Amino acid sequence: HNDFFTSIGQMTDLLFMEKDLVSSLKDYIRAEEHKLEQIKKWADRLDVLSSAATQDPEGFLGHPVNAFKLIKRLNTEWRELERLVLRNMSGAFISNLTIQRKNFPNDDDQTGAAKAMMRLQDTYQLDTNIISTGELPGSSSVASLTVDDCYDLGKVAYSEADYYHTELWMVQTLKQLDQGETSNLVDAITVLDYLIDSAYQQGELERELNFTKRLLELDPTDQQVNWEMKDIEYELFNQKKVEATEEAEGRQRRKSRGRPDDDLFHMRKYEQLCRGEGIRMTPRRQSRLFCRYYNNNRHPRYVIGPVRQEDEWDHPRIVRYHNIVSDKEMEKVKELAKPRKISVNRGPPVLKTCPYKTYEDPVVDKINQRIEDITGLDITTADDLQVANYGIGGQYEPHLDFRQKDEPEEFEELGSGNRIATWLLYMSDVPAGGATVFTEVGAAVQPIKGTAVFWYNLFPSGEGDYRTEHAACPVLVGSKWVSNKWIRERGQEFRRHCGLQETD
Ligand SMILES: O=C(O)CCC(=O)C(=O)O
Ligand SMILES: [Fe+2]
Repeated sequence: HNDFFTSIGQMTDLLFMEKDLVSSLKDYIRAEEHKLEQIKKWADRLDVLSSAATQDPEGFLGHPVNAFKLIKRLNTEWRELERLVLRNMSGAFISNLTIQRKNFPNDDDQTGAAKAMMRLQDTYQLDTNIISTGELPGSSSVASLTVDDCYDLGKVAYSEADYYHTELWMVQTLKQLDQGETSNLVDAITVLDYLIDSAYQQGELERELNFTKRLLELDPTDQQVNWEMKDIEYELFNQKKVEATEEAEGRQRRKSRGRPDDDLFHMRKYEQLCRGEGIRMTPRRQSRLFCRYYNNNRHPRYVIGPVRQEDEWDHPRIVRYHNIVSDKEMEKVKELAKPRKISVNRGPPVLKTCPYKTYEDPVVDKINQRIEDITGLDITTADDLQVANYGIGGQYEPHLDFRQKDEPEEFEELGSGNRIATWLLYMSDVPAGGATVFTEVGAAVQPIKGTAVFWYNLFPSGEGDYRTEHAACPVLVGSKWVSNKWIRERGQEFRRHCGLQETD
């Protein structure tokens, strides 16, 4: 099973499958309606007949035709009717459903999708209400969550022992219930039970007390809740006493609030960058970044039509090339990649296609040639072109593209040398989220369709450059397509100096 939620390509298939199922369902409805129509006609006919007949039964049956018809009706016609009533019209629809069910997302997928939403909520610091009303930045369409949807999200968080998000989503559920939304799944009492427990689990006595008070308002006669409230009040009283003593003694109390793992400084920095709160370059440094026309030292293919090369960052040097690949070529690459999608271990879910070697498509050769012409590097030793499609919440956590010396096994396996450089082509625009961020230096590169970024992962000495640590931010709105080329050391012995120079 794949991770549906993080690949829009795969989700598109689901959408079309659902459309087919709806049309099959409508066929079934039509068949049932037709059947009922026939049954109704039969009943109406008999209704008229028998009400006339029972007014004067003897007179009616005195007519031999009537007598014959009654016998015939009872002996054969009712049997036919029985057959009609018993006829099952659902066969075609049910068998379609059974076939398609194999492609349906399962509980794990649903949990994964819920978790992806909560990850987005954290990374982009989105209010539950904003998510629920669906007014996301960068999105032109609005899709809202019902009270039941919010409750589902809360329950997923609860089952993951994530009480922080349980509380957020149960509060949202309660809010929508208070606003008069109806639910046939959940009531305020159940939601408050969840809230009380998640506050308790987080050690938030005051909030636990407030939720308990609300529960008591709903049913003031509930003795159990009454007792619990007294308990919490007592605990809270004790806690305050302890705090007061500690304060008097000048001790610092470490209050742990907020979601777990929040203290991971590294992840915080990554998420900040994703939100566009990156460390800004000084204007002086910024002014040294340029955009120029580039022909790779008068490379014959680029003298006539030089490409626009833009500096994205100085140290390490990251450049972006504009209009590298045409829309038509990119569509072709996506098409090639689509049926071969496999899940790879990129940390949190992201789909990556099989390497290209097997495809042998002229468009791939052309792209490879272009990478070679522009970078001046030998790409025959490079890894195959790889394609990834990140859907909602899809991300690639901070990593280095080169292999480190302290990973001896992987380091030994480097047949064509280490990954000297990375070429990353953006094959879609992303309305919100999805930036490539360089976590060590604070650079954030926005995906722009048809542009490619390039950087060296290794110093000319062959040493790894740790400033190149980077990540792909979770996609908030849209579908992000990229293809990358990891270029190897082998073959570059006499080339690097003609290509892009890492000057520092
Ligand atoms: O998708 C991105 O923005 C980053 C991809 C990446 O890090 C890679 O392919 O090495
Ligand atoms: Fe990478």
